[in-house]
Amino acid sequence: MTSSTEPLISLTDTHVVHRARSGGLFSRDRVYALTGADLTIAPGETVGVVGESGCGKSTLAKVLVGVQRPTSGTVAFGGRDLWTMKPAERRAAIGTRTGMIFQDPSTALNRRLTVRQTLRDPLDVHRRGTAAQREARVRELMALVGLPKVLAEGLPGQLSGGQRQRVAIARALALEPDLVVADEPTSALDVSVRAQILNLLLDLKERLGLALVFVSHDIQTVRRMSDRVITMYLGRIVEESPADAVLDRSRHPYTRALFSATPGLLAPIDPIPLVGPVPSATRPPSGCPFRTRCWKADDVCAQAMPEPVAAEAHGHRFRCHHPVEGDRSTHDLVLQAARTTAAPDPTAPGPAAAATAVKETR
Ligand SMILES: Nc1ncnc2c1ncn2[C@@H]1O[C@H](COP(=O)(O)OP(=O)(O)OP(=O)(O)O)[C@@H](O)[C@H]1O
Repeated sequence: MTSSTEPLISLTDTHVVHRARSGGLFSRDRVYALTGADLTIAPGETVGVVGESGCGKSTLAKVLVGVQRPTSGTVAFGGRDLWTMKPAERRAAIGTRTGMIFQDPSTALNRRLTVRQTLRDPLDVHRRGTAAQREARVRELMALVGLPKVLAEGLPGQLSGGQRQRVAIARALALEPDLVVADEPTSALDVSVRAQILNLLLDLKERLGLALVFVSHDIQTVRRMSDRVITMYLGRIVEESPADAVLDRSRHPYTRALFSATPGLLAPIDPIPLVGPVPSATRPPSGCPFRTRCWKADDVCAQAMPEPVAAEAHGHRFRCHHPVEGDRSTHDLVLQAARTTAAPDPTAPGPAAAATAVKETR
C-alpha cells in the first residue's frame, strides 16, 4: 500500500520472522511478526498504528527506525535500501535520520547518565560540531522539550516520569531526524501527564516538520493525533485510512470492530464485538488472517490473502474480500451474532456472548 507523495521512507514486501521463543533452542517454529508490509511515509506526516497486542506494531516501528533488520523485503530511505548500505553508512543514516521514543523512559534511559550526558551522547557519537556547540545544542534541546536548565545534572531517578519522557524525546531529536517513531510513548506515564506529552509531541512535530509514527493501544488518541491510521492484524497491514475516515468509513471489518469499541465517542456507534483471541503468530490462518474472527468470512477468505483495494478517499486502502459497506455497523453486528450462533468458533466465548453483545447495544 503506498501514498502518492514523495516518500521519506518506504517498505516494500517487508517480512520479519523470528524463531519462536517458546519452542526451545532447536525448535523450528517461526513467529511471523511482520508479513508483506508495503508502506510509505511522507515527510511531515503523522501515521498512527493500531491493532491488538501481538499484531506486529512494535515490529513495524523497529523496522522503520532500523532497529530490526527485516528477514526479507526492503526499507528505503530517500529511495536507498537501508540494509544494502555499508554498515557505517547505515549506522549514520539510522542515527541521524530517525529517532525512537519507547514506552517506558525508566528503562530507555541509562540511569547513570545525567540529562546533559544523555543528550550529549548522540552528538558525541556522530561528532556533531565543536564541544561548545554540543553543549549549546544540549541547552537548546532541553528548552525545546520544556525541561528547566536546573535539571541538566539530574539523573533519571531524580526526575518525574513526565520529565524522563521529555529527556527521551529530546534525545530522539538530538540529531534533527526526519522521522520519529513513538511506541506507546505515554502508556507508562501517569494519566495526569499523558496529555502534556502528547501535546508536546504534536507541537514538536509541527515546529520541526517531523514525520511521526505513533503506536498506541489508545485508538481514540491515535485517531486524534494522526493524518493516517494503519490497522495491523497478525503481522499484516490490513487497512490504511485517512484519520477522519477511520471511525465510520473504514472498510476492513477488523478496523470497524476495533474503532466501534472505542469509549467516549461523541456520536457512539454500535460496538461490534471481537470474538475470541488473536490466533497464534506461529500458525497464522491461511488466506486472510482475520477470517477466523470475521463474521463475513467464507471459503474465499480461507484461500487467499486479499490484494490491496483503493477506497474512494485518497490514501485509503484495505485488504478484504468482503469489506464493510458504508455505515452499517448495526447490520454487521446482527450478521456476526447470527453467524456465531450458526457455527461457533472453538476459540470464541460462544453464541451467548454474541447475543449478549447484541442486546447491550440496543
Ligand atoms: N524477538 C522475538 N522473538 C520471538 N518472537 C517475537 C520477538 N519479538 C516479537 N515477537 C512476536 O512477534 C509478534 C509481534 O510482536 P510485536 O511486539 O511487534 O506486537 P505488538 O503489536 O507491538 O504487541 P504489543 O501491543 O503487545 O506491544 C508477537 O507474536 C510477538 O510475541
